[in-house]
Amino acid sequence: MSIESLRAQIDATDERILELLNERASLAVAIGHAKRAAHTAANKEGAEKLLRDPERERAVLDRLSALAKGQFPQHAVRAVFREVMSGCLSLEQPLHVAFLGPEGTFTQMAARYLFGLSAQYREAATIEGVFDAVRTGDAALGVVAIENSTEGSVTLTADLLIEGNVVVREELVLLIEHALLARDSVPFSSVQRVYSHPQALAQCRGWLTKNLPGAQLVQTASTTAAARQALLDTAGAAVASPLAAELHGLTILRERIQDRTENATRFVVLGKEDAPRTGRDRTSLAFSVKDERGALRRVLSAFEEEGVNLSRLESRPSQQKPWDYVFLVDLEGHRTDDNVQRALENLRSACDMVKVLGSYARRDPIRLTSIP
Ligand SMILES: O=C(O)C(=O)C[C@]1(C(=O)O)C=C[C@@H](O)C=C1
Repeated sequence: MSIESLRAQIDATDERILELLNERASLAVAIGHAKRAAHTAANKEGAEKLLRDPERERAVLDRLSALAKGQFPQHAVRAVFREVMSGCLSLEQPLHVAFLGPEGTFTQMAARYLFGLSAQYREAATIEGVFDAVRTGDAALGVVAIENSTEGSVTLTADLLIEGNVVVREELVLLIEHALLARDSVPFSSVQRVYSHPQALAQCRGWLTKNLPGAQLVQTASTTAAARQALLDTAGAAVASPLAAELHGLTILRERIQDRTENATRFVVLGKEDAPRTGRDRTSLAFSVKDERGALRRVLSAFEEEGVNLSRLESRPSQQKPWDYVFLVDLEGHRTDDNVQRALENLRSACDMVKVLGSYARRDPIRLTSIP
């Protein structure tokens, strides 16, 4: 069959796909009306309910990924239907998402992976700015990093979660690969300065010491800022995502330079409400113990007695008074689970403060292979 004839068949097939997309969009709009009516009936006043349903979106993507046994690549099914649903949701209700900028950061990539290109993004210069946007309603959701597998917690995110009335709605764990990027004309041997965010430099400290011992390490506000600096410096290079090379027109001098192969950053989606129970959940919690002997042991016993597994426990200065500490905990389970509720009740007797920061579905780490 000739190319022209095959292309004619592709054109006809594309038109059928377009018809089906329009049919799907009409159904989504109808669902949007139905959800609004149901919410209005249930809540006579209050802010408009967020119509996005992440659990439904994930069920759609999981079902279609499982069905994708044909010619079309399975990884592309998710990307295609991510955008189909992003577009359908935009017809129901604009979705405003704040993220820690600037453009090209892993946080922006995490946001685009979750919400697609039809969401309306608000770039914030600081983590506080993301929290403020959600708190004021300027954005329905926000995306910030909460911890890295090499560097530990992003302490400001933790502090702001403890302080504010914003909760964790979702999580996304990205496997972060760092590369060494430079302008086209810069050979590896002439690199004298390496630019990047302190966390990225720390995650590649061993490699940099071994491979560029004489280079000056220059801290920047973000890996995107580092890429921009590398573009201006004929003896400079940036530690950033390989995907940033594509964004900024840089050359990859070395790939996978992070010290730990499984270097991952956990991002959280911030919102006014946390997630419904799915049966595979995580709950983030903050508490401060009374200044009594054995108080912390009583707290840990409260979880153990109810069979609640803790996946993270760390202490933070309380920001209230010197030498006063808050504990941050991630536990397996939803705050509405009976055993979690009993554990929370029991630990309250040993605590001055207990604050649930959100219950949300646990997600396995993913590796982005292209810019969402
Ligand atoms: O099923 C819904 O609740 C819809 O609004 C439809 C739809 C979709 O396109 O499949 C769109 C947005 C939601 O976040 C979830 C799914």
